[in-house]
Amino acid sequence: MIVAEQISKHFNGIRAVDDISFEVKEGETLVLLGTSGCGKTTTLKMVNRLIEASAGSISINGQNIFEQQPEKLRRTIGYVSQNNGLFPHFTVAENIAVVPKLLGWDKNKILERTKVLLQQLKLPVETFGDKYPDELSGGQKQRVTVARALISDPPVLLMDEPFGALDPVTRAGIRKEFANLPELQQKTIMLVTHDVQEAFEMGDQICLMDKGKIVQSGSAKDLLFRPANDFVSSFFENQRLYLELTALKFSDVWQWLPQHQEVSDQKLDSKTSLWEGMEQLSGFADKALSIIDSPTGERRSISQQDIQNAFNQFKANI
Ligand SMILES: Nc1ncnc2c1ncn2[C@@H]1O[C@H](COP(=O)(O)OP(=O)(O)OP(=O)(O)O)[C@@H](O)[C@H]1O
Repeated sequence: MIVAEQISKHFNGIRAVDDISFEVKEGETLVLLGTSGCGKTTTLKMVNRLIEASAGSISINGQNIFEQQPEKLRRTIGYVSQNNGLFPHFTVAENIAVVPKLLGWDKNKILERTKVLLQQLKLPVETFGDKYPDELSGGQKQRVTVARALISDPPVLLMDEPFGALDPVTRAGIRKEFANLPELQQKTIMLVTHDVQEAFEMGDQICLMDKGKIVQSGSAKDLLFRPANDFVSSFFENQRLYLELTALKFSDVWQWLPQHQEVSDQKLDSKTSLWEGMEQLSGFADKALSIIDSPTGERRSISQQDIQNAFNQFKANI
């Protein structure tokens, strides 16, 4: 668990980060979201002390980070930087082995762990282990950077625009893979992005920042449906409908789904987003979809029109 209380960073009188507080629970992902220059990277780098805070306190799992040696602290925190930071003259395997070597692991242990991680990241060590960063695509380089950050199994992972350099299609694909990566499931993660979709897909908690402050912190649904002020609502205006339909699950609108019980061939869990339901039904005005509520086993059979009606009812009842 990461707890930051009233942290600030001033650069020559400029308040890059201005008295912010946040908490990331164990196993959760907190996303710092906001436009360029609002203080996201500075905030992230204060957590592993690549930047020293001007004021405030930060603890990780109850330990004050300012009482630890920065180098030692950083060995317990995985870090994926904006520009991958791979050593160009090291192979993939050598790049991944940097931290374990510092930690004094034996060769076999490093190799075994490298194999497991690269396999999970779809870069089999037999094919990719001896390649140099120059021989990899942008997406492959980012995967190696993630493998390097995860090799020593740190409880905390900091990621700064990890997919920033990739084209939108590769980016969306890699993001989905990462979200399902077994290695990431138990980690406490902080992720910086200016991409709203990315923030909503990956964040349990999203901190929307502006001019060094956190304007609002909460779930995607909180930010969309209970904005703290005009800045928050206007931030999402361009893609609002898409974001709302992806943020809302069938379980959120269950009470407004008609109680038809017919069984359709196509079944979805109630934790699926309305958007995915719409996609499955797109182009089939008469088709129905069965939605199953996993905790209760209840079932609803719905059409595209039913989804729209339930969405409108939800909005009318906020
Ligand atoms: N080393 C530094 N010296 C002086 N000013 C800095 C330094 N690092 C950052 N800043 C300033 O602090 C502010 C916040 O920068 P920061 O990099 O944290 O923003 P950001 O939200 O991560 O932006 P981006 O999305 O462009 O990376 C900016 O105004 C920036 O110019």
